[in-house]
Amino acid sequence: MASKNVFIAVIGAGGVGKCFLSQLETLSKRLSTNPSFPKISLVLVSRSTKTLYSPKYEALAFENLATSLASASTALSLAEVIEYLSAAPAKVILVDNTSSQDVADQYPQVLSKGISIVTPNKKAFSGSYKLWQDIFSSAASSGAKVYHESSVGAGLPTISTLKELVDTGDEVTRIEGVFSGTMSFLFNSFAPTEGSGGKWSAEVKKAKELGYTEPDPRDDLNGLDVARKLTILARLAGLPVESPTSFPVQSLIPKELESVASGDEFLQRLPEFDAQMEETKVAAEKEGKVVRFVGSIDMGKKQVKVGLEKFDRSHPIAALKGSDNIISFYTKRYGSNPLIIQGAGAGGDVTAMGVTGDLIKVLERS
Ligand SMILES: NC(=O)C1=CN([C@@H]2O[C@H](COP(=O)(O)OP(=O)(O)OC[C@H]3O[C@@H](n4cnc5c(N)ncnc54)[C@H](OP(=O)(O)O)[C@@H]3O)[C@@H](O)[C@H]2O)C=CC1
Ligand SMILES: N[C@@H](CC=O)C(=O)O
Ligand code: NA
Repeated sequence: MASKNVFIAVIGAGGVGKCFLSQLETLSKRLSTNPSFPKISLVLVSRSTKTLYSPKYEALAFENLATSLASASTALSLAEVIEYLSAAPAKVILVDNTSSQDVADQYPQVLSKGISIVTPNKKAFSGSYKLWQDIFSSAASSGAKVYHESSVGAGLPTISTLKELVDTGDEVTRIEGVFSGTMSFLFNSFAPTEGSGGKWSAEVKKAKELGYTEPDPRDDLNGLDVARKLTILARLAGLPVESPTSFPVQSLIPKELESVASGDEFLQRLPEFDAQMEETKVAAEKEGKVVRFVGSIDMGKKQVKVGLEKFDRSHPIAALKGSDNIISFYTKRYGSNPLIIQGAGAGGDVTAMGVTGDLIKVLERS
């Protein structure tokens, strides 16, 4: 195949975005010698307040990209970015590495212009059911592709596995497990199966420093991040869940901190409430168990739920390590032994891997 050109635009250069750009640099070198792939050119990188882009669609250099972005004097609005990409003289793939709802809301418009999207951002796929339908109908009419593997289980092959189960005619009956890298890390270190564990607030701070949490860690602790992931999986499995707030979700935010103004203030005040989580942990210990934050989808009962549960210390969920997720798919084909996916469910590199893998899928189909 003759080498065509495909332009790549990257919105968001934080924890995941930076790792993605580094993987993109390696990929671009590797693909430059492979004639079955198009030539890829990075033409735009943006953060919330800065945009580095090439008005004439010439490839940006990967060397010193972070410095060039930091010193960029331009900040294109989202509408201007879309206009720029729509006018490109070749196919475009937009990589959304933000957690922005505003960016997610534009996906139907972006896709309708033939621009493909790859993203770890959960907001588009777990927003209103109408947005979900608009995204996939826009992609179907324009032929643009949309992939979001890292929106559930980071780089773990969660979405691709579920899609393949469904597309090959299997029937999913139940999905359950640990869906949050942050919650997994927190409970594995705060309430370990052996030893006493750290203070809740100190572990939350560590999870943020390790890049596991959402930009605002309250989005993890209020259960909404897990609810978003279950909404995505339920919809893919055939349950048209209206929104991540349309089923029971347990929040771990202390009542007294529900209305604090910022994530930073929340983290600063969280140590005042360590005793509350300690109580929950001790109650489980009295039964010889540990607490973990889990979720489940029961397709038959059309029920989704998210919250704390107690587990025997020998249970696979209790024995997880680090930021590991464990996701069990119960299906007609697999019977009573579920198909299980387990491994790191958060972190820049493993999340970026899912995004880069999606990008490769789009390139293979370009
Ligand atoms: N971290 C993880 O382990 C995982 C993350 N994800 C998802 O990946 C995405 C990115 O997460 P992460 O990298 O950790 O988050 P960060 O907060 O580290 O980075 C977010 C980036 O997006 C930029 N940004 C935010 N809003 C806009 C906007 N409107 N226009 C342009 N840029 C914007 C920020 O700009 P600025 O730098 O100026 O603040 C920042 O560069 C999220 O959707 C998250 O849910 C998914 C799985 C795992
Ligand atoms: N904050 C999320 C990041 C991945 O989706 C998590 O901890 O799982
Ligand atoms: Na995944």
